[in-house]
Parts: sequence; structure tokens; C-alpha cells
Amino acid sequence: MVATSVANLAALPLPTLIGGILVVALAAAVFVRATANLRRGNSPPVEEGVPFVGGLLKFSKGPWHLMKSMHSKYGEVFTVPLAHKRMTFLLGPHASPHFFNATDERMSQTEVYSFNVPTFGEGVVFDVDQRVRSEQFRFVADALRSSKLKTYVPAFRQEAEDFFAAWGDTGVVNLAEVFGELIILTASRTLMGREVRESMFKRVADLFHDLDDGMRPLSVLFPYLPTAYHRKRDAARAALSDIFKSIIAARRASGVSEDDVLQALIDSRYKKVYDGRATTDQEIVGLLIALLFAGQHTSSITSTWTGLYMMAGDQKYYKAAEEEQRRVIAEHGTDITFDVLNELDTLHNCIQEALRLQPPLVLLMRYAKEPFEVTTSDGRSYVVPKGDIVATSPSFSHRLKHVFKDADSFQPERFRAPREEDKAAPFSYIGFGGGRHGCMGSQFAYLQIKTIWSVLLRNFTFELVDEFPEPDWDSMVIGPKPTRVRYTRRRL
Ligand code: HEM
Repeated sequence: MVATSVANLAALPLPTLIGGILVVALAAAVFVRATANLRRGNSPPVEEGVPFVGGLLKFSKGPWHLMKSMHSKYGEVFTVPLAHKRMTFLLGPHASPHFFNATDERMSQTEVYSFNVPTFGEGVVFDVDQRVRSEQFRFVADALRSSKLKTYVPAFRQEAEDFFAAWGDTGVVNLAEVFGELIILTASRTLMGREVRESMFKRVADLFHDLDDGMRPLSVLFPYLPTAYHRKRDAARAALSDIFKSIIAARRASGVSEDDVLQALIDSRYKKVYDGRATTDQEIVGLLIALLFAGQHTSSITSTWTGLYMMAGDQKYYKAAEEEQRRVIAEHGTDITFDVLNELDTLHNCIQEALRLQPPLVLLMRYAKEPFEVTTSDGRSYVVPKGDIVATSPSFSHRLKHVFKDADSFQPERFRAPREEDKAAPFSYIGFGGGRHGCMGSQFAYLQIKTIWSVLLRNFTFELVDEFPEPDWDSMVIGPKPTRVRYTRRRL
């Protein structure tokens, strides 16, 4: 039967044959799409004109333009085909609660963030099931709770003062580079521990650099591709693991307990899984690396933007933050403590506003494990099908003009009464994410950035040498393009 049909086809003139094939292919495509839509119910609008690869190309230029054009065309919920996948966006405080409030059984992180496994290591975070992960995050939450954070402030201060003591009376620096170096120093003291800071900082910082350099846009799709960067990453991961395992062994042998996150992870025990055993060395190293990754670029980028916005224009906000420092010095003396940092509302709001305008994590993602319904602010209901990557975006949500007045301008006072624009609706402000997986290090980050900027405000004035920068969309975590500033030493 098949043979006969093929013979008949072969007898047809070529143009007729090609035409016939095209008609059949077109009909098949229409049928597949129509039945797919039926199968999916009323799924969100898809950018039909964009072929698979087209979405990817637009995306590779930075997701901002793609989100802007799709949002103006379709509203808060839409789907973009990305290579062989579909990414459905839920943008703004009306649609994004579906993202932030969903249980892990409905919207999972594992599928979309598992590219981190070669970096963080096996047996932790995205390499384990949800029950184990939530226990491991409990260890992290304990290590970062307020009573512990208080003890980290003197270390932040010491590192910042020593670092800036090496600056001259005046000079020109790239702030992003400065904070990149300083944040790994503070992290080494408070997260990795005294041993690393005192005797092997340079080696660990170099290894961390190689590990970080091995995480590139290509690694998201192909984390195990045998590239030179990935090989260096794997070697750095193994070397870091050896270093930390020997530190852990020495601490266990000596019985000495330190005040740092490493110690908190060593002392952690599972409650609901693994028969209540303690963390293994491999898990401790993996969690520590995951924390370094979560906090390093995000904090250094936010420190940089905070400074750049404060010193831009007529320096209105730099002067206001200086005034605030004068006030706390008059009240409490020159010490920088946990309680003093908690009084710095102006500086706090400047950091918050820098993070609103320039959140380093532009897209947050999950994987839809089951279909779910979402209703837009104008009453349209869609069913997002199982298997979609679901994304929301701090950068996009933070610029919505109906949520934030004059959304493109730097106005730290928007967070204070009577405006309090971030509180008008849940999930309006998502620089630290929110809901079930909100950032566990937000308080740590605020304390660290406030300490560093307090030291700077008390000792230097700044001016921009270059134009105010654009974001650099080529990186994984988005920061400003290199920008030079001039510092001048003075005492407040
Ligand atoms: C300005 C600095 C920071 C920013 C902007 C930031 C931002 C974020 C965001 C947006 C998320 C949510 C990710 C998602 O929903 O997929 C997140 C999660 C997380 N962050 Fe941060 N972060 C910062 C600093 C830190 C620091 C310093 C630490 C630790 C020392 C940290 C630890 C974590 C952890 C453990 C999670 C995962 C929480 C979970 O999945 O349940 N972050 N962060």
C-alpha cells in the first residue's frame, strides 16, 4: 500500500508535488497548533510572528526590549517561544502572585536552575528533592538570622576601613571593580571564616573567580559542555572543596567553634530527612558556595548603583546621606553598629531605590509542573500549560508607571510615608524576590552595603568622571557598564 502511494507520487510533476507537500504541511501545522491550544485550554497569547529562533535572538539582546514590546501588545501575561521551549511571563503585581505564592509542587525551581549543579556541587540545593532542599535552606536561614547578623557588622566595618585606608587623597576608580573586591573580602570573613581570610584569601578568591567565570549564558543551556571555561570551573570547584574540607576537619578536630556561616552549616542537623544526621562536608561546601554565588555579584552591583545614583546630578541624595551620618555620629559616636545601621533610613531608601531601578537579577524563573489559571487585571483568564517555563521580572515590574510614580527617576522618598509605593500591592517591589523563595540574605546585604557606604560617606566625597552608565546586558547578573568616579578624601 505504502509502495503504491510512493509510486503514484513519483509520477506527479515536481511543482505540483512541492505545492501539495506545502499544503499538507501547512494544514498539519494549523491542526497541531489548534489541537495544542485545545489541549492547553485558553493558553496565554503567543508571539505568533516570532519563529522559535526569533524569540531567542530578541532575548539574547537582553530581555528588557522583548518584555516591553510584548507587554504593550498583550498585557501582563504572554508566552514567548524560546528555541524548543516556551517561556510564559507573569508581569506586575496583579499577575506575579501566581509565581511567588505557588507551592514547589506546582512551580519548581529544579528544572530551571539545575544548570547551577556543577558549580554548587552534588547533594545540595538544585541537585536534591524539595524536602531536602527546604531543610538545607533552613540551615541557611538560621545562619543568617538577626542575632548572628549583629556579630558580622564589626567584620564588615573592619574590612571596609582597611580596604579604603589604602586609597590616596584623591584618585579615579571603577566602583564596580572596587566593590567586587571588597565584597569577597567581607564574605570571606563572615561566610567562609577566619582561616580563609587570614591565610588563604588570595588562593580562594582566584578559585572563586574561575568558578564564577565558568558560569556563562551558554552554561544555562549546556552546563556540562566540555569547554575550557567549564573545565576550569570544575578544577576550581574541586580545589575549593579540598580547601574547605581541610578547614572543616581542623575545626572538628580542635573543637573550636567560630562565629561565621561556615560554623553554622557545620553545626546543622536535618530534622525530617536523612534520619536526622548532621551535614556532610560535601554539603557544607556546596551550601557555602551557593551562598557566595547568591550574595557576591548581587551585593557588589547594588553597592555600585547606590553610589552612582547618590552622586549623580546635584548630589542631593549623597548630601542627604552625609547629613544622616553626621546625625548618628553626634548621637552615638563614630562606631558603626547593628543598631546605628538600623537608624540609617535615608541610606536604606537609597539602596532600596537603586535596587528598584537596577535589580541585578532581571528574570526569576520556575517550571510549571501542572497547568494553572491566571487572571489579568482587565479580567482575561488564561491557563498556563504544564511544562512552560514561567518567568517574572523585577526590572520590568519596578518600572510600571501605575505602580511607581515617575518610575524612571531616582526618588528614595517613594518608600516613605505618605507615598510608600512599594506597599500599595503585594509583590510590587521584588528586588529580593518574594513569597516562598524570597531572598534569605536581604538583611545581610543591607547591613553589608550600609556599612560600606557609611565608611565611604564619612571619609570621601565623589564625582562621576564618565557619563551615568547603562546596564551591561552581556553578563549573567546585570550590573552597570564600567564607570569611573573620582574620590577625594575628607573627614565628615
Ligand atoms: C543586594 C543583594 C541581593 C539581591 C538583589 C538578591 C536577590 C535575590 C532574589 C531576587 C532572590 C529570589 C530568586 C528567585 O525567586 O528565583 C534571592 C534568593 C536568595 N538569596 Fe538573595 N539577593 C541578594 C543577596 C543575598 C545574600 C548576601 C545572600 C546570602 C548571604 C542571599 C541568599 C539568597 C538565598 C539563599 C536565596 C534562595 C531563597 C529560596 O530559594 O528559598 N542573597 N535573592
